[in-house]
Amino acid sequence: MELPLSQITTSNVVTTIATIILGRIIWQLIQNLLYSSIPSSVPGPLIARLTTKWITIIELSGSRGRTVDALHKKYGPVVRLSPNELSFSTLPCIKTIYGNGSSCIKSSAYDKFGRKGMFQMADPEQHRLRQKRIAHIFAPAVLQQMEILIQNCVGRLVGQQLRKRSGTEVDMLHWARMTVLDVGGELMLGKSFGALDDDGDRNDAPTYVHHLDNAYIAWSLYGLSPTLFRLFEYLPIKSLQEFLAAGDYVYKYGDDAMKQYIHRHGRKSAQKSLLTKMLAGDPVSGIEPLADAEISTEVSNLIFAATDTTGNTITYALYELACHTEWQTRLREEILTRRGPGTSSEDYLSFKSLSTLPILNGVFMETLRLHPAAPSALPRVTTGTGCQIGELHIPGGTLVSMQALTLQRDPNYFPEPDTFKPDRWISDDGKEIEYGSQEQREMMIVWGKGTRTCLGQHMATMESKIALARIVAQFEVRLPAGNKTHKEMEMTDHFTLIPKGKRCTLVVREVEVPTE
Ligand code: HEM
Repeated sequence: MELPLSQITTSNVVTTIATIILGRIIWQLIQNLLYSSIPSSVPGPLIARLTTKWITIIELSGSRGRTVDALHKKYGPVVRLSPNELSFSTLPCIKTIYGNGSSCIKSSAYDKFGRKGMFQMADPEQHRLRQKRIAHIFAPAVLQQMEILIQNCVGRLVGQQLRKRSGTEVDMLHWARMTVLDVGGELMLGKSFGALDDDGDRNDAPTYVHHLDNAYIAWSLYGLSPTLFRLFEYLPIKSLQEFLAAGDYVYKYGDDAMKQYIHRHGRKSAQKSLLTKMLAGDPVSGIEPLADAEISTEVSNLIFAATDTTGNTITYALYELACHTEWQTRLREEILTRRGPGTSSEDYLSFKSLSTLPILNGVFMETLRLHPAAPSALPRVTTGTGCQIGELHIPGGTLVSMQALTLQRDPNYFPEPDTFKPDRWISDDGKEIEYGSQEQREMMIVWGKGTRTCLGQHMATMESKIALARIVAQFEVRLPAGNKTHKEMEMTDHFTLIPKGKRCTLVVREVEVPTE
């Protein structure tokens, strides 16, 4: 029956559209409930059976890690997170999902993280070929040559920035990030951002960091609704356009810096930087360099991968040492006893020397355990007809993941899981550096696992241990009065770990180091 034209009112039109939208939503919810390919026996909250949106909203709020951890505590080792997504928490599943030869591949969730480079690639063969062209720049021998750059940056942090602030409250998160950023600039782009310099004639850090921070948020929003946010780009609001283009700025900065570098030094030079190595390839192993555009993408992605991860790790370690001053004292003593007649600071603070210190290693490992830089899901998708994960056959195309926040606080492997206990990783005689049971090590997925393991693991370890040792050797790090620092350091996650208050207030005071 046709409605006479005179009876078509605005309210009729609105009601009809609203009914259609509501009908579609209800239809979708029913479909999800009835036709999910995930076995119905898998427990989880009812809303997870109905829609993918609730976990997306939780993710955007920065509480995915904590929420999924609570769900595992309530429902057990397998939890449904959406009609098509599961989270697992037992040791054998790590190998199935992430181990070498796993049929699970990175999910499309990684596509939202900027331009497609090695980190984002899902196809195993495409990833293998790219990794082969990049991995040589992180070889231990190459990193050893780069140590001087890291030592210089940390030297500027302690010698210039912290010393002049001795006795005052400092935002340690800021200074750790600035240090890591300057290291990243020197290593990846062949020039420092100048973030730690007092007398530098340029300091690119504030603008770069501002865009770096915004890029993460903007990418998450694009991930939520790509079409909508692409439409927003056309709105004539300058601040909105700038915000949405934050990622482009970061890549353009990297691109320009690389061009300037080639202009200054050429493609083959004796300059100390990972960029030099990337531009030259590895002739000894017959590895050709990537094309310039690919190098530019990769180096910018590496700065993304390095900055918050390593900066947060250093910050959380210092925070834990401020909370557990007995460990701080023990660590200082351990470092300073390495000094001796005829030992220069270059010797006892060198990474070679620091890597043999059990307490430093215990503090570092325990920080990684409690405050993993990527605390929540490392998402994967099952391929083909699916695979067996634990007791369940999981059909192809299902999102599956595990999270460090749950695995690394499992009381079956780590008694008193929420307590900072570096001695878990220190042998009774203090001599064994790689201490901890095989199972404890397997439960640590802080660096990821298998073929997608963190490529920067050794660089991050070197940077963190040097920074921690040099700060603790020279400064006492204390909590200020009140509990504001505890509140600031509550953990949120937006893939990477972010302290809730986005700062870490600590009092630093230069200690009198007795002469040898
Ligand atoms: C404490 C510091 C760091 C932590 C905890 C960390 C953690 C991780 C984790 C968990 C992954 C795996 C992601 C996944 O499987 O989904 C990863 C991948 C990666 N990380 Fe790190 N990272 C750190 C620092 C760095 C640094 C300093 C660099 C380089 C300069 C770096 C470069 C990479 C790259 C290139 C990948 C991708 C590897 C691939 O897909 O083949 N990371 N990292």
